[in-house]
Amino acid sequence: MKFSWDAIFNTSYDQNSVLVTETLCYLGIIFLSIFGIKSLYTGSEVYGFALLGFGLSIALSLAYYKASGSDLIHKSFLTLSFTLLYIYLLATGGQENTGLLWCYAYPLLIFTFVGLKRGLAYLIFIVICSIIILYVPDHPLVTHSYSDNTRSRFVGSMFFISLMSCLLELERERANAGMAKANATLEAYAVTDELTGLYNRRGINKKIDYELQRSRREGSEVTVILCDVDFFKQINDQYGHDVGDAALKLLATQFKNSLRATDYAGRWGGEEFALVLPNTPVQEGFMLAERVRERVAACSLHHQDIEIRLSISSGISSSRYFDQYDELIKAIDVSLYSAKKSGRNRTEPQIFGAPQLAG
Ligand SMILES: Nc1nc2c(ncn2[C@@H]2O[C@H](COP(=O)(O)OP(=O)(O)OP(=O)(O)O)[C@@H](O)[C@H]2O)c(=O)[nH]1
Repeated sequence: MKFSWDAIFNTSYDQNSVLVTETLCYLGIIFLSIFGIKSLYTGSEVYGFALLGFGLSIALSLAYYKASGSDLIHKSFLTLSFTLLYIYLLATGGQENTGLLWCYAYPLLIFTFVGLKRGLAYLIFIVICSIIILYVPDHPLVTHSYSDNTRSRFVGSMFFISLMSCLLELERERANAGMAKANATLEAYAVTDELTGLYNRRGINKKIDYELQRSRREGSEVTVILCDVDFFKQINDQYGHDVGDAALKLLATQFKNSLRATDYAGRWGGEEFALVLPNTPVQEGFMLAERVRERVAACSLHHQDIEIRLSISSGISSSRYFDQYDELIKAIDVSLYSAKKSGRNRTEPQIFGAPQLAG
């Protein structure tokens, strides 16, 4: 990923995490190389080669990630490298006793790489290692001894930084989870019709677009039905807008109950609805449209002891005959208009060149 300020401010959480890890890797490689080479020149060969070795392991991990894209292995390897580097710096004291200073970066790095839960596990492990290194006398792997004062101050300050890093990571994860939830809610609002709970025009259009693309790619057939309520204006005028709204809700329930889990229903606008049937030949779709029509004709809405009957007229076509969005919708509109003109409460297919389906 190329570095740019735009990339930092306009990327998702996941992309940002990749960017941050990558930046930390480059910084780690640069710092370890500089201090490694400096140590070689000042006579601390072992220390110098050790730092260059850690720098190389980070570079290899980054190269592996670039080649394979495996984030998990890359971050696990980085965590292991930084954990070993921490232990090495603490055990040897680093050059001129400066090793301890770099240990303070560990909690922040570890939470950045592996998140809160795994980060905490690593921190507990590193605390145990630190206690062994600092307090077990004459440990064979420990080449540096610290004064009592340094030990207790290091443990205290390290505890403070770990706690702060942990709380920051907790807040960061909470904020991310909250943001993801808010985004999901907003996305759902953006495609949902408030009155009926079905997809709105934007939502159902997205589904039609997606299913048309899929049908072209896979050679499958998607059937689309547009249903318009008959004489709906009369219901509004006679019984009021609220009753009209109740009728629309009742219709939405009938549509939902008639469809398979893989089908979609949406409010196309006003008293018009769209039904999208993926992987469905138009002949089957026609049968479903007729079943829906009969179901609507059989149900009724009750208002102050009055039984209000509803009916719908529908147009139908499929990707088999029109595989472009505009053409498909235009054809279905023509057939819906024809269903209205032919007396309403009927389904009119619009599949030029195919045998007529309507009786
Ligand atoms: N209650 C209610 N009415 C709506 C809503 N959206 C659109 N309408 C009404 O739906 C009616 C549609 O009327 P028309 O387009 O004349 O159609 P129609 O009366 O159903 O006649 P045909 O379609 O020709 O059978 C209008 O009165 C709109 O005000 C809504 O959300 N709620």
